[in-house]
Amino acid sequence: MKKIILARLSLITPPGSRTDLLTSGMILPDQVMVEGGKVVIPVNVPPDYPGDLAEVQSLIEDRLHSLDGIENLLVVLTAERPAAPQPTATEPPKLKKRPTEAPGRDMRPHSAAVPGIRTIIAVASGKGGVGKSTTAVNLALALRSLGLRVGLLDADIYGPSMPRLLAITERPRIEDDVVHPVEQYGIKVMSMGFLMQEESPVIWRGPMVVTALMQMTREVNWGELDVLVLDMPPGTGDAQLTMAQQVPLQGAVIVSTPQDLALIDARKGLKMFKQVDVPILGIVENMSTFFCPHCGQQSDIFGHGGAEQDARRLGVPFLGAIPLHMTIREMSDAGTPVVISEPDGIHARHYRDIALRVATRLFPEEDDD
Ligand SMILES: Nc1ncnc2c1ncn2[C@@H]1O[C@H](COP(=O)(O)OP(=O)(O)OP(=O)(O)O)[C@@H](O)[C@H]1O
Repeated sequence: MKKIILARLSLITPPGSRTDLLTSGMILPDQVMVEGGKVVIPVNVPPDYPGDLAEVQSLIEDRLHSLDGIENLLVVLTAERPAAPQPTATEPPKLKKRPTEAPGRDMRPHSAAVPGIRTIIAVASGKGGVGKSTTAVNLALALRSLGLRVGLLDADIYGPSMPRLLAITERPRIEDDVVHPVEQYGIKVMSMGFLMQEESPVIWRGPMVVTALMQMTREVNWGELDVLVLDMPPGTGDAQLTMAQQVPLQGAVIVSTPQDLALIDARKGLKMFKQVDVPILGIVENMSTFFCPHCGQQSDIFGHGGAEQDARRLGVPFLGAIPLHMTIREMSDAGTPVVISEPDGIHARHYRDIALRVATRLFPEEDDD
């Protein structure tokens, strides 16, 4: 499918350009994401591009429209903004300390830090449905409850869930071409879901950076953050690999269920981050044990402990286990994640323990404070 899409794109020479979209580098094959029927095409428009950006977008849409198998096509126009004034070195840093350099960070090509954001971490899973988004949202809120300034970026292009999990009905504010994230429960939130809705296509047309995700990371006015939590799309395909390469990640949290199959998938996730030299902060075992809502009895339906053993075998930290509990799902569905709705409950405590382990790894020298 991707080959056919690329072949069609190579037939498009946009007005004002002498070569086609691929030859000119406006579309980089590696950045084209195809998953199931969903296709995302980032178009890197040169800053001096003389033509009409909307025209480029419709040329692509027209050319791909008739292809069987495309259910959802997203053409993301991205253009390098003329260098925005960066905070000068003399500006007083608001942060007490910089985090320690994580191993290998400097080896990665796109490790340029995002001004104002101390650390960016990815929450990822080898496969869908293991509770990655539930973990990401509760982890972000638990990090916040530890006193950190937290942002949450829902980068799950295929199934953005943060607006629902956090009961956000508001849209991000756009002022002077700058997007301001939505604030909810004390954290700043951006979601692909906000941008994909019909009524705000303006965000995609404005001057943007290299990819949609880079735009969401760098072009959004996050203010000062200690941690930006990135909820990655599930899986370990090209899309995830590109994201892991493009964003300056300090580390990754892998979410897995205890089932063997999920663990095999989790291993793929670990491998992917190692491949791009992103340190693994640890594994969270989700849905580890089942608590019956009626009798309160605990049962290890999926064989609890698999992730912990796996983590040990693979030499990566084990961050903690979250039980399969009706309350966690119900609270998520209600838009009030359990860390918010039952802050003194056992589940919130589990998430806070995990958050503490993550924070300790991200800011080791602040333990002394
Ligand atoms: N520990 C848990 N206890 C009970 N229900 C849970 C738990 N973790 C997640 N769930 C529920 O499982 C379902 C899937 O969770 P979630 O959407 O977080 O998974 P995901 O891995 O992000 O999925 P996707 O791959 O579709 O993005 C949701 O209904 C969620 O409420």
